[in-house]
Amino acid sequence: YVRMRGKTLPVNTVEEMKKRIIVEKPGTLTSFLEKFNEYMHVIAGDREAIKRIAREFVEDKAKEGVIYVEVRYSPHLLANSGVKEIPWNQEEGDLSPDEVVRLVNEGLSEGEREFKIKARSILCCMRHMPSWSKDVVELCKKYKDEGVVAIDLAGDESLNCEANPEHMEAYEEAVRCGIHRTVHAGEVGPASVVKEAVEVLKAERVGHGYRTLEDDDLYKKLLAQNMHFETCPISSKLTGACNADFTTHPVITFMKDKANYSLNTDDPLIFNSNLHHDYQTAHQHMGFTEEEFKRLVRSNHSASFLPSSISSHQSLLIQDIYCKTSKCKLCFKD
Ligand SMILES: O=c1[nH]cnc2c1ncn2[C@@H]1O[C@H](CO)[C@@H](O)[C@H]1O
Repeated sequence: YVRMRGKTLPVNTVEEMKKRIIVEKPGTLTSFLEKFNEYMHVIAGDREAIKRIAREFVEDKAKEGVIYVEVRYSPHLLANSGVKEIPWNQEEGDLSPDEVVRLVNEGLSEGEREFKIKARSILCCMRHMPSWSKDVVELCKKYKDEGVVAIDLAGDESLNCEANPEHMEAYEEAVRCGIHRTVHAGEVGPASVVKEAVEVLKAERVGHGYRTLEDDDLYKKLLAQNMHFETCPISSKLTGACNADFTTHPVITFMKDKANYSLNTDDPLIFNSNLHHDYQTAHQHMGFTEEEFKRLVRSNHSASFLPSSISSHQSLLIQDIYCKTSKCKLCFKD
């Protein structure tokens, strides 16, 4: 397949590829993000692959027991035309970011029908590519009723800390048009990035947000505001965002303070992980009780970016293993 597309990979088997991609030991956010260079040039620009990955993503989540998921990606990083600076050294082709979004929407919808769960998407602006952000918010507007629920700002916070004016303009437009907003902030960057995300970009959720805890005033304010933190325990260990010792993890503080947060995977491929692993880690190493999991399920439900009329009935981010082991009464799955 790789050869058929005129692309090359440095290996010949899936196993060898996994070895190159999977992060096993704690590293840095930058080294994690560099893993995308290993394979994105093969997928980007390939209509069939993009749609298939979206569909199979829903399959994987359904198998994990998830019944509602919000998945995020950068449409520009999968395109090879209509992008200023075509990514991954691709030759120019004819797949635009707009068509990428349509393909992902189709793949997710097929997956929804086939696997009987709900999947929505969040489109990412990239910190190092401010010139893409206007397109991203326009795509969020265009596909608002076809599965796209929010805008995000992703990328390497350790290199690009302060939001560029173009990101700010995109987020202003999102506010104006009623597009939901989340921002990766305080993962490896300081608490000031979180403050900017909330106060300037008007984020309704914070991606990761661990380093919020370094600014006590900000943390108290966000607790009072019921700000949602999208935490990712396994990711935070392997990107070096948090200490590898889970018993001192910021999520434990969120739990003790009854903060509004969720447990998420971030990148199951590169971390060779899944949601079970994050929940299990919380249970085994962070002292999570059944009560706390139940509280999480309820708060995740209202933090979802679905319209409230839908979210109050059908959207529970909940995990099978947890339901089975605890006979969870909250699980609406039929
Ligand atoms: O944990 C993260 N922090 C910052 N950026 C990330 C993280 N995970 C992924 N991406 C970036 O967001 C894009 C969409 O997933 C990816 O292409 C990657 O560059």
